[in-house]
Amino acid sequence: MNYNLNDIGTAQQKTSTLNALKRLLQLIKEERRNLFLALVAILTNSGLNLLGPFIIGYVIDTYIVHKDYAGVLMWAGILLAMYIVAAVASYLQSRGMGGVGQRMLFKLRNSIFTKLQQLPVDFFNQNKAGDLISRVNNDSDKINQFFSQSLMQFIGTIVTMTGAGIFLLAINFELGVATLIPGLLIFLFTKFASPWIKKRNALSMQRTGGLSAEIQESLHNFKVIIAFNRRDYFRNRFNEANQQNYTSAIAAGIANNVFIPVYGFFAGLAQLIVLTFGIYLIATGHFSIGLLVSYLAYATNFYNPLRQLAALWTGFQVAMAGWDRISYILNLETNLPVIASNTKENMNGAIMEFRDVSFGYNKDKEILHHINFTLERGRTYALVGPTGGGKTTTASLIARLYDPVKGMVLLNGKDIRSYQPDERSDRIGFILQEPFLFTGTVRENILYSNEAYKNFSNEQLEATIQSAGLQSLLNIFEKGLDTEITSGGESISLGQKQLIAFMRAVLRNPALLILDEATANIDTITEQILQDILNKLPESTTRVIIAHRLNTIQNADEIFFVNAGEVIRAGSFDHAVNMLLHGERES
Ligand SMILES: Nc1ncnc2c1ncn2[C@@H]1O[C@H](COP(=O)(O)OP(=O)(O)OP(=O)(O)O)[C@@H](O)[C@H]1O
Repeated sequence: MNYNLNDIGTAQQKTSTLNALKRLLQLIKEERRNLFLALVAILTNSGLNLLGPFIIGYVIDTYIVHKDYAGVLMWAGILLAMYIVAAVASYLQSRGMGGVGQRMLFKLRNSIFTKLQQLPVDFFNQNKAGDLISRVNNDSDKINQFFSQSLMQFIGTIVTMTGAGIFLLAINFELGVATLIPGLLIFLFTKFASPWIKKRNALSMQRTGGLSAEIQESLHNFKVIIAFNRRDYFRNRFNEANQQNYTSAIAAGIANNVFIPVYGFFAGLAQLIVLTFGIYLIATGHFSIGLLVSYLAYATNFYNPLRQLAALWTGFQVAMAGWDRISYILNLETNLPVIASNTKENMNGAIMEFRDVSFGYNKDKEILHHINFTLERGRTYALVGPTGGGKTTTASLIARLYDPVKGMVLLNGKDIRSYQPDERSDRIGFILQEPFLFTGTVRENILYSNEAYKNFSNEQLEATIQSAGLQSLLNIFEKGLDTEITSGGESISLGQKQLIAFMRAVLRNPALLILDEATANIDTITEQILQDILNKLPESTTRVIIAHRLNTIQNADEIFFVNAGEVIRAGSFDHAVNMLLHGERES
C-alpha cells in the first residue's frame, strides 16, 4: 500500500474547500457558544460601522445644511458611542476566537498524533520523521492562525461588504451597479488565482517538511557524522534543502502578495467611478452632496475591507494548503485491519502456523516465497541465515507488523488478522534488533505497555522481577528501577538497552517470545544469565531466537535456515552450521 504522503499529495491535489471546512468545524463543534458570541460581536461591530456613513449623510443633509449645530453635536455623541461599542465588540471577538483557535490546534494535533499511532510500520518506512513533525507542528499552526486571527474578521468583512453593497444599490441603482463592477472583476481574479496560490503554499510547506526531515536525520546520526568527519556532506545536503525551502517560500510569498496590488487598483477604480458618476448626478440634479458623501463612505466600506480580504483570503489559502497536508494523514487507514472470524482459539495445537505465506515490502520484489512451518508450544526455535536472508521479515510476520501478500499466518489456530492489537501483543513479545527506549526511568521503560504491573510499588515490582529471575539484570543499573534514561537511551550502552528490552518483554509473560539479535551486544556471561532466564520461562512459552552467534542457538529444539525467500528446517545444529557456511559462500 502506498503510504508516501508526498505521493498521495500529488495524486489528490484537489480537495473540496467546503469538505475541508466542514471537517475543521467538526473539531470546534463544542465551541458553538463561543463561536455564536464571537459572531454576535462581529455582526455588532460590522452593523454599527455600516450605520455610520448613513448617519453622516443624514446629518449633512438635515442639520449641517440648515446650520442646526446642536443636532450635529447630538449625532456626533451618538456616533462616538456607536464606535466605542463597535471597538469593544471587536476586542471581545478577537479574544474569544484566540482561545477557540488554540483549542482547535490542540485537538488537531491530538487527532494527527492518535492517527499516527494507529498507522502500520509500512507508513513509517515510507515517510520521514522530520516531515511528519513538520506536519504536526507547522502545518496545523497555519490552520490555527487562520481560525484564531482571521475567521471572524473574514465573516465581518463579508458582512460589511454585503451591507455596503446593499446600501450602494439602494441609494442609486445605476451608480451602485457601476461601482460594484470592479468588485466583480476582483471576484473573478480571486477565483482563478486561488488554486495557484494554494499550490505554491503547499509546495513551500512540503519543502519545509523536507528541511525538517534533513535536520532530523543529521541530528539523529550525529555520531556517525562526527566519527566520519562528514559534516560537510550533511551541511551540503542541508544547504540544498534550505535553498529549496527558501526559493519555494519566496515563490509562495510572491503569490500571497499578488492580491494586495490588484485589489488596491480595483478599489481605486471604484472610487473614480463614484466620483465622476456621482458629480455628474449632482450636476444633473439627481443627487445631493450628503448622499454623495454617504455614497463615497459606503464605496470605501465596500472596497477597503477588500484590501483586508486580500490578506485574509491568502491566509485562508495557506490554511487550506496546510489542511490538505494534514488530511492526507487523517484519511489514511491501516493496511492491517482486524477481520471478523468465528474460529475459536485452539490452545492445544501449534501456537503459530505459516500457511503458504508469501511476502514482499513492495510489489516489485518478493522477499518470502510460499513459506510453510509450524511452531509448537513450549519449544525453542532458532532462525539462522545470511544477512538480508529474511529472518527479521519472518519474525515481523509472526508479530503481524505486516500481513502476507499471499497465504495466512495463524496464531493458536486462528487467523492472526482476527486478533485485536492488544490481544495479539499480549500473546506475542518481540524484542527488536534496535530496542526502543524513551526518556524516563528504567521502571517506566520496563513497564511500557504492561497493564498488569503498572500500579505496582517499586518493592512489589522488585519482588516480581526477583521471582522472574531478572534481579541480576536489574542490578547492572546503578540506581535500579530509578535509574534515569535520557535522550531515548543515549545515556546507556546498547547492551544495557537490550537488557531493559529483555526485562520488558519477559515481564509481560507472552506465550510466544521473539528475540531478534536481542543478545548481540551482551557479554557472554550476561548472555548465559539471559539463557537461564529463558529456560526458566513457563514451560508452555515458545521462543523464537534470531542470532548470528552460534552458541546462542545451540540449545534450540529446532533450527530454521532462512535464505533467499525460503525458510527450511535445518535439522541438527551441525547441519545448520554447514548450511550457514554454504549459504554465506553462495550469497
Ligand atoms: N522496510 C523494508 N523495505 C524494503 N525492503 C526491506 C525492508 N526491510 C528489509 N528489506 C529487505 O528484505 C530482505 C530481508 O531483510 P531482513 O531484514 O528480513 O533480513 P535478515 O535476515 O533479518 O538480515 P540481518 O541478518 O541483517 O538482520 C533484504 O533484502 C532487505 O533489503
